[in-house]
Amino acid sequence: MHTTQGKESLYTFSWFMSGSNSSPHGFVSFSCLSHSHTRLPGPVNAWPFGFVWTVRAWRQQNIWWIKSKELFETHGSTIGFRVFSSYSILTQDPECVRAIVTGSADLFPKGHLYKHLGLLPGGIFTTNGPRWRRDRRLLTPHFNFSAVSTFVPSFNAHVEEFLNALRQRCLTPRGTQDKSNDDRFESEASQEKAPGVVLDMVQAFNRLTLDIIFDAGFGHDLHAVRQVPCRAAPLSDTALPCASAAAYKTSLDEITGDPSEKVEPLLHESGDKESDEIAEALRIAFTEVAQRLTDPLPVLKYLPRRYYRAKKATQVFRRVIDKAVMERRKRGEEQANEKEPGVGDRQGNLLDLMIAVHEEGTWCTDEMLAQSMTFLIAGHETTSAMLTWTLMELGERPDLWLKLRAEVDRVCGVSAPSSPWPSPSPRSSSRIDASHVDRMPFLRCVLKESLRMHPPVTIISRRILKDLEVAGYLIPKGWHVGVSIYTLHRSPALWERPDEFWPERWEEGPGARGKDTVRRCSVGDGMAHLDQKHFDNGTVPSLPHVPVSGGKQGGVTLPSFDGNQAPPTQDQRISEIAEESREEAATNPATGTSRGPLKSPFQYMPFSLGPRNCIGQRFAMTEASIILARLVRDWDVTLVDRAATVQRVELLTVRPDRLLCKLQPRQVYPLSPVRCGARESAAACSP
Ligand code: HEM
Repeated sequence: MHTTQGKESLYTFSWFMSGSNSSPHGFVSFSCLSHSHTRLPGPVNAWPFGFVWTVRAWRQQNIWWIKSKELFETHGSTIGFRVFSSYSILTQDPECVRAIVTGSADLFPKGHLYKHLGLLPGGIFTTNGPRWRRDRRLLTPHFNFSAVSTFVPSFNAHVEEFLNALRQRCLTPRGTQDKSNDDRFESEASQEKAPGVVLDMVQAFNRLTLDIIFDAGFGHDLHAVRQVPCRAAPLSDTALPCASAAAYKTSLDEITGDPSEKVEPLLHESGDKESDEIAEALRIAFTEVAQRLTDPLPVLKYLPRRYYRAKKATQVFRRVIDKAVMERRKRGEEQANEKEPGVGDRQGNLLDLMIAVHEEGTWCTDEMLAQSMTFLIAGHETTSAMLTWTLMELGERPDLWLKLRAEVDRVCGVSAPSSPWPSPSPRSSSRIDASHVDRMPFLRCVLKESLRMHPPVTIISRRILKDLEVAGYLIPKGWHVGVSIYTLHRSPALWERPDEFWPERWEEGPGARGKDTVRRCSVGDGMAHLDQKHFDNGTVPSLPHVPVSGGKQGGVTLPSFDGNQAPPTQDQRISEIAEESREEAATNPATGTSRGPLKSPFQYMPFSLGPRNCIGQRFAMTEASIILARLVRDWDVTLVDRAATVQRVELLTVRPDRLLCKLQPRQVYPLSPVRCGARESAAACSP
């Protein structure tokens, strides 16, 4: 075995992979490079900054994703590098991933940089140790199956609002948006119908998911989708039933370049006045946090311009959350005699929990604020990025779009409206509920494949607190280990046709479907099951010093803990993930092999794996499934931007810079009026 043992350096370098060995004084030490890491292959580390300077440049040029692939091709699946005077490794080796994610969260905590990343300290994303375990236990029940299914009506309501606003734009001749809705639809027959609208789906999904997370978190409707900028599509181009490379005949300039076509909001009725302000504050927060990822020195965040912008954004969050808390308390008083909300109750949203925990004295006001900001930031841009990437891929593949539509029609039912223009009023049949989602395996495959090709979170990092043997090297404790999710998901050694969008790779054998589809809907959550199961049935290890007690508090049931339960062992964790992966690896009809797409349970981790995996993955998958299914069922979508021209934006998440699409109410319905079966629908739904 090679060794990389050495003296720990003194300085916390603030790049994502680093920041471990902070000196109490924060001095930069150039002196103590006694690590002999050179035996671990890796890039050249230019003095004094080391590799971070190169990474910074690559990120600025937006080529990090290409270069990171090259790095692994050149040096192997685990590379070592220096960042200032600290050492880190970056890996795409499933065995290394296994060692990290199956280890205890205490042995592989998040590094100091995570703290430095947060605009406010104390959120669950950044904390470690007992505090993180306490908060994870408190929050987990809000993201289990039953809790997430209580959000389904809200997902439907918000997507309905978005689609109705789209329909209104399609039915409204230009310049008549000030008419009341009723007038507009009464005189629908006499109006010139716009062929569709063109909008940037990055913005549309961003605002939609913001509305959803805000509602889920605070029970407050921002109506941010109403403000999505869009413009009517040119009349000359009405006959594009679905996105297709062949049908693509409208150039970007034709649609976007007409100066007489004013960009307008989806609906003139404004949303909540705060929505724009919050969207802007979130944008600032994202940009600031992303900048901190590559700051050569942590103190740069105190540069006056940056500092005050970040402070202003934090103040917006603080004000909004304070207001939500006040409103909630007032509502609570008014409802004092009515049924009390509880966990799993739609009214028992995160805010209720936070207020309860705050009143109990466990979270101070700043902690409550930090948790809220964490959910706002972690909970909408990620899902929005997933949806945008998915639409981009489907837009390039009409065959997949139709296959998916056929599945949605079959499972959710579709009745062709008497006119090609669906009624603007919500149809009760239009709702898609959790049981529909469970019965749409191809939809799940599409989302999983999208998360494989375009994981919104591309790297995670852990500090190692015990020596770790990786790929024949001994990595000393104190180093940082980064997992490159993006390259792991694209590794030719692990995936067949890694750069191809191929949802069928996830299809299961005929016997594999059934009641476990609900569970399998949670993508990549091998370890999550273990932890979630333990949380759900109360067998998670407890912390003696957790002050939170079980029972009702402020209308919310706080989880109670049994301090005698043993934590899951590493073997248990491994076998859980392996079991999950075995299920995934059931006979794969697409490949004809019995191996399925996964060679290792640790090669697919869009939501990370292990105890610190994404707490919101069920929420995100259910939300995305409903949004996508409704869009596919009721709308024809044509890409205006082509996938090849879309630029990646690497901030905290990775998303397309923009995705202009043309949306039209669906034109072609299945021949069978109510339901169309899986096979016939593919043909019947074809244009
Ligand atoms: C497609 C959507 C999403 C993706 C790809 C995603 C991905 C991830 C990943 C990779 C992590 C681990 C980060 C790390 O270890 O550095 C994470 C953690 C986390 N995510 Fe998500 N996420 C998504 C949606 C959500 C949603 C909707 C929420 C909340 C409603 C959420 C809340 C969180 C939180 C609180 C953590 C920290 C958990 C902990 O440390 O215990 N995420 N997510």
